[in-house]
Amino acid sequence: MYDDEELSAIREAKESWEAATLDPTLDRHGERKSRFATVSNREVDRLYTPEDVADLDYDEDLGFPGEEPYTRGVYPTMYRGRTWTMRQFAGFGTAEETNERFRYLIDEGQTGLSTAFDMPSLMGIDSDDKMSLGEVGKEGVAVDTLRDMEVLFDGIDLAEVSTSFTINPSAPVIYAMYVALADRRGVPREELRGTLQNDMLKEFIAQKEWVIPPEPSLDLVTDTIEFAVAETPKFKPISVSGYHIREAGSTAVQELAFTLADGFAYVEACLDRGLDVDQFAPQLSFFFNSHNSLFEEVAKFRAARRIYATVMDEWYGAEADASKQLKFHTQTAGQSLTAQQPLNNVARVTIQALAGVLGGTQSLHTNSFDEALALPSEQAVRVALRTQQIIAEESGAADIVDPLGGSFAVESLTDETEAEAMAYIEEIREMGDGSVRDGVLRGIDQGYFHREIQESAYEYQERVDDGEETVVGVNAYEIDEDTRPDLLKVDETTRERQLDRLESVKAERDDDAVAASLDDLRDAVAAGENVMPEIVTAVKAYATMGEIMEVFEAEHGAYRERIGVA
Ligand SMILES: C[C@H](C(=O)O)C(=O)SCCNC(=O)CCNC(=O)[C@H](O)C(C)(C)COP(=O)(O)OP(=O)(O)OC[C@H]1O[C@@H](n2cnc3c(N)ncnc32)[C@H](O)[C@@H]1OP(=O)(O)O
Repeated sequence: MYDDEELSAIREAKESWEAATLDPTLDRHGERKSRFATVSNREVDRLYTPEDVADLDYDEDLGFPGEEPYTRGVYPTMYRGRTWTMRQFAGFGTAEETNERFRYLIDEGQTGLSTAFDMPSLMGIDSDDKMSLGEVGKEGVAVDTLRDMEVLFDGIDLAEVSTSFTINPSAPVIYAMYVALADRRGVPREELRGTLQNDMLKEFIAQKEWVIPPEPSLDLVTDTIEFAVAETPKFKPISVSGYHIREAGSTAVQELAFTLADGFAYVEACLDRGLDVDQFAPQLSFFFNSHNSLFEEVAKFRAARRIYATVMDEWYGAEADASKQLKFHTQTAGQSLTAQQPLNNVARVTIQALAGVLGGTQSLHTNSFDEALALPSEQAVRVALRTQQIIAEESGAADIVDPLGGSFAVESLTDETEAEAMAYIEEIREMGDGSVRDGVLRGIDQGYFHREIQESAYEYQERVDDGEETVVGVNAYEIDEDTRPDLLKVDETTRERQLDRLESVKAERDDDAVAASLDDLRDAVAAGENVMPEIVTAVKAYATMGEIMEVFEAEHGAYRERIGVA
């Protein structure tokens, strides 16, 4: 953006500034540390100047919001047109309690819903399974059958509100239940809006919740995408997630690179299926973490959009604008919250949420300050939501599109992040047969991702232990405290109430219809057909989550990870 003459003038001026102004100050006072780095241990410079962005081409690298390469945002007006979706992740107990929390959040001004499921539902087992003991309704809502979904969305208009479902191995079943619920209520499938997390690759990489092995899992994800394209065009069948990769201890660059690699693996799986890129790509969505280093995070989000637009165009031949726009949800970093002095978390969350907004997120969850201690209390959830409302309506951050665009520091960090993430993606591609899909699957099999993340997590902890990384209230500014906030307690009768409902559903349903639907599903699985229509039929007959997931496990076997801990 500067010509050679201007750049050399700036270089000379900087040299004189260093000699005349900076050096005497350094001699007198020095600096607080010999090295300044982000939470990902990326060293940052004292000062950035046009020299650091000398290679930046405004048209090619930045452009305008709503235009390629979307570095400055996917919409031309961004939050001046509509603020991001405020989408607090919620769920606990039975469907009744979660329905009540959903309505509370809507009343408080939340603009989208986001469902947290309990561990049995996440793992595709029923509440009456002995493996579910102690877990029913604990970390999220318990869903065994369509009946639970009917209660969960009681009084909520499916055509009005967009709902996210954080669920992975058993995602096709929850998706089928949502479609079945819409059918029952007479809501056209085309009207359904929402997002299924359904990102199995990151499960094998980081979160480690799976049922069947990676390849058939990827096939199942592809089934849901194919079904969504045909049946629910406004619904996002996948939220390719870096959040859990980061929470497992990766750096910002690893989070970005592994997430995009997973995204490209799904693109390739859909292309292999014979789908047209411009048909399915607009329905893909992403999900990132937002951590403490404000500028690093903003750079990550901006680099994500630029890489995605370029790769979708150049590698996969995408033509439609919507196929090249990376749209993402952001959640503030749970891992950064401290149990010590929990109110300090409000400040952390504010900075992280601001990074998401300055980075152009489409949807945001702000963590509650008590989340290092328990599921969020109502008061803590309200403060978290109010934090978003304050950023949206008081801070002015929503009034200027890409306000950090053009900052020498942020542009330079964006470039660095992009280059390093692309190098990772190329490395992953080379690990396989030349496709990202194969590289990711081999990387999982060989423990590559696990090792990379583990190393970063270890290094971070070392820095905290050495005091190089300050964690306020933990390794600095500690206090003696014996007060604890009021924590949410999950009602101990949850399991009993859930088992009663499951038992009554089983007593009332037509067992022959259930058996027939499960047989049809088994046949579809064995024939390698898209299984979504059969799952929809099975959930309508009130087949349970566990009964349906067993069909897949019987066919493909349960996955066991081969890697160990170094
Ligand atoms: C950690 C935890 C765990 O594991 O336990 C988790 O994972 S929790 C994970 C929780 N995950 C989530 O909550 C995922 C949430 N994801 C999403 O909501 C989606 O996938 C998303 C990222 C694409 C965001 O979708 P969204 O509907 O909220 O937002 P959009 O940006 O699509 O906006 C909604 C509508 O408004 C329009 N719109 C928005 N802004 C503008 C603007 N400035 N000008 C014109 N139109 C605009 C859009 O085009 C769209 O319309 P139209 O619809 O007509 O196009």
